[in-house]
Amino acid sequence: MTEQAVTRIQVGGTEGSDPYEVLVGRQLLGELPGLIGRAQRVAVLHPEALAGTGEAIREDLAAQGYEAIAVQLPNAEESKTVEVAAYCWKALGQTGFTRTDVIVGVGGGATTDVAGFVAATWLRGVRWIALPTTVLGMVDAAVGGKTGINTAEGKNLVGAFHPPAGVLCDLAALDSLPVNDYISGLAEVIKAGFIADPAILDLVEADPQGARTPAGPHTAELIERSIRVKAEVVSNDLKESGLREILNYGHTLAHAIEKNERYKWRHGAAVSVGMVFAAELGRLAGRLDDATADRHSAVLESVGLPLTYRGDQWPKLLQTMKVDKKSRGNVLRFIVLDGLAKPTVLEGPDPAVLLAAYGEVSG
Ligand SMILES: NC(=O)c1ccc[n+]([C@@H]2O[C@H](COP(=O)([O-])OP(=O)(O)OC[C@H]3O[C@@H](n4cnc5c(N)ncnc54)[C@H](O)[C@@H]3O)[C@@H](O)[C@H]2O)c1
Ligand SMILES: O=C(O)C(=O)C[C@@H](O)[C@H](O)[C@H](O)COP(=O)(O)O
Ligand SMILES: [Zn+2]
Repeated sequence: MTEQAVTRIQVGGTEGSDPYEVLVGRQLLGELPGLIGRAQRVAVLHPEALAGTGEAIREDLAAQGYEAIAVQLPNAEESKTVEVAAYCWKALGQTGFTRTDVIVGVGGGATTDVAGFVAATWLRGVRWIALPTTVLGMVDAAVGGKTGINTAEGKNLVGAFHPPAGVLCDLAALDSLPVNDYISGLAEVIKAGFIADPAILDLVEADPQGARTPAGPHTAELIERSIRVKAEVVSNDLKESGLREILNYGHTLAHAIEKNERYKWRHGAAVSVGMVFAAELGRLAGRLDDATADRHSAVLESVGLPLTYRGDQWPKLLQTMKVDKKSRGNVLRFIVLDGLAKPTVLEGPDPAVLLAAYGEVSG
């Protein structure tokens, strides 16, 4: 029997944080005890959709002598609330969770964002491990230590930088992912292509149908390349004092759309529209060439991601964008491209230019 290949990508070790590894492969659960280490108690946080997986992991850990509990969260964005975080804190308190105990977040980006946030806040910080089960979780959310929840005012407005102790990306998990959720994750893959690694765009453009399925010929390469982009950035700027902002490409408008849709749109779908907007903004600001700007719509559409949003919503979206985390006082700031893989910041664009860029999105 041939041994399955496992790719190991190093992250961090800067700004006082411990370095950790992102593993990509199959059948990675055997790595979990090594990451859990000397903890006595383990809480496995999982979404409703992965109740069976969460319970199986709990049973496995219990059989190895850990006091393991499974904590079920709502699916998707409904889990990113202070009420759900409080429910988790209660479960930890009732289990007698101490500073040497460990949280395992198994699920998509929403689940790992909450699991990381609960880990960051419980006893002012306990260790946690991410087991991402979506494309988006593997290539983006589980890596880099941004954890958080939403508030009524907007997306991810409360959170902490709290890197995981390790990330296990088991590609087999993607087989059960609904196709819309799979495609949503491709938005962050394509984002990594535009901001840093154009080979990603070449791979998607060469076979858009293959990119839409876990059985595609380049699935592992697309995921690994995207993780390397994220790992490189967060290893150099964990707390977003500068460089890390490039990972927010397309997100200023995306987060406003998500709030406007009461979080019923998937994050990746909103990021897709947000990147079309950011590309047009870059073009109108005289930074980005036409060919690269047009490439955005073409590649995003080729995998089935949306390009447009409702024209009449602009005033509300603009209002929401003012509390984007990249804003400074009254100055709105956007990530745009100076060219392919040349991300930069555009500060305080003229409101007329913003509206004109939104014209590309609203048709
Ligand atoms: N922290 C970060 O750096 C970061 C980066 C990017 C995105 N995010 C966040 O990630 C979230 C989006 O994550 P997502 O796209 O993974 O969506 P998600 O976590 O909402 O998951 C989508 C749906 O798929 C289900 N699911 C997850 N894995 C499954 C599987 N293997 N099989 C079947 N169903 C499965 C979930 O229960 C949910 O219903 C957003 O909240 C976004 O803000 C965070
Ligand atoms: O890791 C980052 O930094 C990112 O910006 C990655 C984004 O894809 C992600 O959606 C992140 O959660 C957005 O962060 P926020 O600070 O704008 O809430
Ligand atoms: Zn994102």
